[in-house]
Amino acid sequence: MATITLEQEINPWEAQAARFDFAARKLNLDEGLWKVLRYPSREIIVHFPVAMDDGRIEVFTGFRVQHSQARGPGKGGIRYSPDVNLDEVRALASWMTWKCAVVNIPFGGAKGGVICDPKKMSMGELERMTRRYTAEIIEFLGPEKDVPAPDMGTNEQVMAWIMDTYSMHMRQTVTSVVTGKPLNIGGSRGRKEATGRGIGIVCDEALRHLGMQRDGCRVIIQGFGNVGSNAARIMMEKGYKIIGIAEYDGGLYNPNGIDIDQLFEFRQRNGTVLGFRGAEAFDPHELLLTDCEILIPAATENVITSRNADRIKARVICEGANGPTTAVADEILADKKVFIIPDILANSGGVTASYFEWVQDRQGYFWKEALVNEQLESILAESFDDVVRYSEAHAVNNRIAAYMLAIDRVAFTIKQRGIYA
Ligand SMILES: NC(=O)C1=CN([C@@H]2O[C@H](COP(=O)(O)OP(=O)(O)OC[C@H]3O[C@@H](n4cnc5c(N)ncnc54)[C@H](O)[C@@H]3O)[C@@H](O)[C@H]2O)C=CC1
Ligand SMILES: O=C(O)CCC(=O)C(=O)O
Repeated sequence: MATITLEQEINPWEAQAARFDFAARKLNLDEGLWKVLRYPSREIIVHFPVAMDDGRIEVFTGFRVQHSQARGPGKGGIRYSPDVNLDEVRALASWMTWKCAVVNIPFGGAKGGVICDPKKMSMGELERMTRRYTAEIIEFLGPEKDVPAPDMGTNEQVMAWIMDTYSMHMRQTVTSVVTGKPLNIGGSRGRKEATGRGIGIVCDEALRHLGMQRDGCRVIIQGFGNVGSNAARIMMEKGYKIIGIAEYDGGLYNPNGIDIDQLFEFRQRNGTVLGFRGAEAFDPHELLLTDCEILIPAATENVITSRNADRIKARVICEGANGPTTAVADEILADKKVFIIPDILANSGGVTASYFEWVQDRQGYFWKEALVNEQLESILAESFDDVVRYSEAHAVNNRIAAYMLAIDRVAFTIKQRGIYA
């Protein structure tokens, strides 16, 4: 690989493109289809005013990028963060296309974001901002066009506001325009926990594949938000030992295992994991490099880079976050024979349950949680198997195998549909 700067290494769009180019080359992808799939099909940027609580008018910038709608409506979360930017949303939208294709659900890929700090905004400000952002991009949304969902900094309440704003403009309630909604307004049982549950499922599959034991298997998780906390809880119930939790403001370590239910309660009460008595305080950066069988980065991008990959001790990395590992780090980890469950497979439980939610909303018939979990397990176990078999058949690592499988499926659909207007 040509020498690149750290700035290029950690640009998520470059990271996505590097893997896409590699996989497309391996597939001998037709040059025209390569060009079609390399770039998003639509990029929307909006600047819109919001009345703040103190009477000021603030102007916010929002994005919605639709990478591909070849296999179905665009699908993907909305991120509220001070750092969100167009290249990040582009990468996240492309990853959604590949993710939906890996699990073979009928969606394309999209992602959105608003530059803001939700932790510093009141509920009223968040609601006004969400409603105005929705109104600005409304013609591009819809159950058959583009269906948002939660991501970092957004939650069920934000989805409820988006659904309500869209419905007001349509003059009727349209629940299937977003997923990850509260249960009583068209949400699905099991969606909130699904990304974490999916991580547990693919970790089980990885252990089976590698001939490793689940009981007592030591796990370290970065991020104790929706994905990380649910993965921790569900995996603890299965018999895994969660020995470390890294958050942005500090970490926790207990070689005998952390009681995740107690930590969950503590975090609810105190708004932080710091000060929890069931584990010792630990440097969160060092936790990523601490001895364990499975490391689950479930917070944000670029946490495993050329700067720390050679010091990772985990046997398995299961990517709960999108884009936690850079392309340069991939090469270092391959030399160390670390088994990576790539993001577009590892965290696909969320969008898979979103697919179930969209189906339920359109049918007006709501499933029991056991059915959601059973279908989730079946799709994820099969997708894990598809990726590992593809990797063995083509002598590539799991990430490139997942990209190849996905690109192949999307390219096939584009060819079938044709490209003439
Ligand atoms: N929510 C979902 O269903 C899905 C989320 N993802 C991805 O999973 C990741 C996490 O998303 P959510 O859990 O939904 O977000 P969240 O906002 O609920 O939680 C993120 C957590 O990570 C922590 N965090 C942020 N930066 C950190 C850092 N540098 N070091 C340690 N901790 C840090 C935050 O304090 C927060 O507790 C993101 O990459 C997201 O794109 C992927 C698939 C589905
Ligand atoms: O549930 C969804 O539709 C998308 C979740 C998401 O944003 C992701 O998988 O990264």
